[in-house]
Amino acid sequence: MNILVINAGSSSLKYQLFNMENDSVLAKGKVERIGMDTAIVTHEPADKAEAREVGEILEHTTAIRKVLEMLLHAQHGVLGAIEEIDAVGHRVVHGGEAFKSSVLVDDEVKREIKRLFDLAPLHNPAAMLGIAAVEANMPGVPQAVVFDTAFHQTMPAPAYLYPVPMALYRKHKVRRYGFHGTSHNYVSERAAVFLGRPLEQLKLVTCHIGNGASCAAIVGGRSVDTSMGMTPLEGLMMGTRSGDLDPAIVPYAMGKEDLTLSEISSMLNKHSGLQAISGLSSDMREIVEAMEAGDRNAKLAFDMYEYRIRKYIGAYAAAMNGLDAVVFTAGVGENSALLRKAVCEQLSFLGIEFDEEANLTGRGLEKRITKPGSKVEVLVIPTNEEWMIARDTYALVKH
Ligand SMILES: Nc1ncnc2c1ncn2[C@@H]1O[C@H](COP(=O)(O)OP(=O)(O)O)[C@@H](O)[C@H]1O
Ligand SMILES: CC(=O)OP(=O)(O)O
Ligand SMILES: [Mg+2]
Repeated sequence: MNILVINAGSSSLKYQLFNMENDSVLAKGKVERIGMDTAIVTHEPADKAEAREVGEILEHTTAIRKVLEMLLHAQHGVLGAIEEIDAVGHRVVHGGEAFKSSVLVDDEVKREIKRLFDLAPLHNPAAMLGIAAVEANMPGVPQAVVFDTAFHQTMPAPAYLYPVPMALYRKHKVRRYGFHGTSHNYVSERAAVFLGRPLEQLKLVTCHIGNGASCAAIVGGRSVDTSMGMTPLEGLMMGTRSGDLDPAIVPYAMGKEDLTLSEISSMLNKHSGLQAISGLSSDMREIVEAMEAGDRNAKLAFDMYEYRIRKYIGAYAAAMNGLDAVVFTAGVGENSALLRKAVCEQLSFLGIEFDEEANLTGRGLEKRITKPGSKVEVLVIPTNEEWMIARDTYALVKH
C-alpha cells in the first residue's frame, strides 16, 4: 500500500510517499515560500536525482497539484498513475478536545477542523485546503488526519487548565492543548529504543526546537505537560513568536501603540521572538553567524532563547519528580550543536555530564551527547512526523 503524507504549514508543505509493505520512502520533498513571490519546490525521489523548481505558488491547492505532478513526472516521478496512491494522511495542527487520536476524514471531521480555524489560523486552513485538493484530484481515495494536539490529550487538569473563570473553559474550551504531539510521541518512542529501556519506565523531556518550538514532559510514554497552550504561541521563545509573557502587556501595548486586536496578534505571532530581539532574522543559522561575527543583539536573542528552554527542562524535571533523559529534535534541536551546548552545560546540577565531542559529530543520526555514566542522558533524535502520520493512516485504512 502506498501512502502519501502531507504536512501543510502556514507557508510550506512537506510531503513523503511511503510504501508500507516494505517500509520504504519512494519520494519526499517540500514546497516552501507558498504565497510569496518565489516558491521553491524540492523533490527527492529515491534512487534518482533531486529536482528543484522555482516559481510562484500562491496557495496550498496549487502546491498539492505541484506535488502530484512531481510524483507522476516522466523523468523525476516515481508513479505511473495517480491510482497507485492508496491513501493520504494529513497533519492537522489543532484537533481541540474532539480528537484524542487520528481519524478517517468524513463530513463531520471536516466540519470540526473548520470550527477550530480560529485557534490555529496559520495552520488548520492550510490542512483543509490539502484535504479538498486531494478530494478534487483523487476522488474516492481514503484520507486520514493526524492531530498535533492528540498526544497531549493525556495531560491532567492541573496542567491543562488556566487559572481563569471556568466559564471560559466550559463555554469556549479555553484550555491548554499543546502541539507538535506527533513529533514528541515519535522521539519519545525512539528514545526508549535508543536507551534500550522500556518507555513505560522513563521520565523524559522532549524539546522540539524548530521554527515553532515546544518542550514536553513525558512519563511512561504519556504527555503530562507541554509548553504550548491554547494556541501555538505560549511557551518557548520561537523564530517569530514571543512565547510566554505577562498577559497584561497585551492591553497595555494596544493602548500605548494604538493597535487593533489583529495587529497585536500579528506582532506576537509573526514579529516577535528571535526576529524581534536580533532585528535580523528568525532563522537560527543567521543568528549564530551574526553572533559569531560579534553582533550583540544576535547574542542577546540566542541567550534568551536558550535560557527559556533551560527553564522549561528544570520545571519539567520538578513536575515529573525526576528525569531520565532530555531529547533534542526538529530543525534547531537537530542541527545546532551550539544551542544544545548552551542548554546542557548549565544543567549539570541535574546530573547531566555533557560530552562536547559527541555533540559535534554524527549529524543527522540518533546519538547520545552525554558522557557514559551521566545520571541524566541527553539524546539527539531526528524527528519524523511524516512516518508517524503514515503509520496511523495505514492502521486506519487497513480496517
Ligand atoms: N544548521 C542549523 N543550525 C541552526 N539552526 C538550523 C540549522 N538548520 C536548520 N535550522 C533551523 O531550523 C528551523 C526550521 O526548523 P523546522 O523544524 O524545519 O521548522 P518548521 O517545521 O516549524 O518549519 C529554521 O528556522 C532554522 O532556524
Ligand atoms: C504547531 C506549530 O507551531 O507548528 P510549526 O512548528 O510547524 O509552525
Ligand atoms: Mg514543523
